[in-house]
This record gives sequence, C-alpha cells and structure tokens, in this order.
Amino acid sequence: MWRDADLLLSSSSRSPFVIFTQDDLKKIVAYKAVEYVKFGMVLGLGTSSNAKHAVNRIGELLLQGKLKDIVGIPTSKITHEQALSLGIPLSDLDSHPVVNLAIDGADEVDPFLNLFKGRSGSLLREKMVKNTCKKFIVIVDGYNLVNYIGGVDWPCPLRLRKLFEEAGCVAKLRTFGEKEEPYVTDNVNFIVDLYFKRSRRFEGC
Ligand SMILES: O=C[C@H](O)[C@H](O)[C@H](O)COP(=O)(O)O
Repeated sequence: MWRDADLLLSSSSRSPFVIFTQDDLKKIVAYKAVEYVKFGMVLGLGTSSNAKHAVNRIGELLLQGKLKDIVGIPTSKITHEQALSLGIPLSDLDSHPVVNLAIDGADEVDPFLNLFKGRSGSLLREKMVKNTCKKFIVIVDGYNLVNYIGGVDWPCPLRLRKLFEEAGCVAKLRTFGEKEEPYVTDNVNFIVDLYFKRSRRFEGC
C-alpha cells in the first residue's frame, strides 16, 4: 500500500532516483515551516511526528546562531522536554499571551483544509496556543490526507462522556502518551507535503 511504502522520487530528470522515507518527508515539510520563524518571535511548539522535526530544526538554527531571541511555548510535556534538551528558551501563555507563530501537526486534513487534531493526547495546550497565535502553520504528510474528516478507521477520542451515556456508551479518558480529544479547525495556514503528492504517481511501486 502506498502509504506504508518508502517513496521513490526523482529530484530532477538528470539526477538518479532518491528514496525518501516517510520520516524524510515529514522533515522536509517541517523545515519548510521553520522558514517562517523570525528573530524575536514567540513560538507555539506543537506536538506531533511532524512538529518534532520543526522543533529540532529550531534548536539547530539557534545553535548555529541563525536564529535569536525567540521563546517557545510547548504544547505538551514531551515537546517541553525536547525543546529543553535543544536549548530552546521556553515560557508559557501567562508570560507571553500572544504567540506570533505556532507550528503543529494534524491527524486528518480534508480537501477543504478542515483539520482533525488531538489523537496524540496533547490537545488542551494545543488549543490554547492555537487560540492565541497570530499565524498557525500545520504540517502534514500523505498519511493525514483524507476525503472527509473522521472517515479513517482509527479510534476517535471524545470528551462527550455524558452525551452518549443514554445510548449505553462508556467514554474512556485517555492520559498522556495516549490520544486524548479531537477538534476540527479550518482556515489555517497549511503546507501540504508536495513531495508526497507527487509520489502518488509512483503508487504501487
Ligand atoms: O494531540 C495531538 C496533536 O493534535 C497532533 O498534532 C496530531 O495527533 C498528529 O500527531 P502525529 O503526527 O504524531 O500523528
């Protein structure tokens, strides 16, 4: 199945084929997103397999002196620890209530750019950062592209415990390390992994 396969892409008609893994592609879009980071910004640091690469890149640029005077607001404990280990200065929304730019991932993206988020269990802080940021960049890869939100056969974490009790459903609150609650948002700045899109030509390889 193409989603599970390594991707075979040609960077130009003359150069040899290059094999990109799924993780390589996540890194490419994450690095592209980090190009929007400027000196002096307050940054929302997202929590996802894609955003992880963005945080790494921010740390790398800081170390190289190519980025200065930024402060990060992590959206989860795991991102907090990652950023700390990279020497990224951190703060919180109490001290920095306005976030200039947030970079995060998403679980699902439909053709109208509606998003589904929250399966990685860090949604509360993600929501708070998203609601205060001036610019929100969501980085996704081909795994996340769906025809319609909620159509993928994955668990859908909800906080609507009481709403479904009458129907005999029992809600389970998931904790850190699992997936917690979803939300759908739209009208965001959005970078689609173009490399992955192109790779569809190689579907079946
Ligand atoms: O709660 C988690 C966030 O909304 C994540 O951004 C989302 O679950 C995507 O994470 P991943 O890229 O690790 O699947």
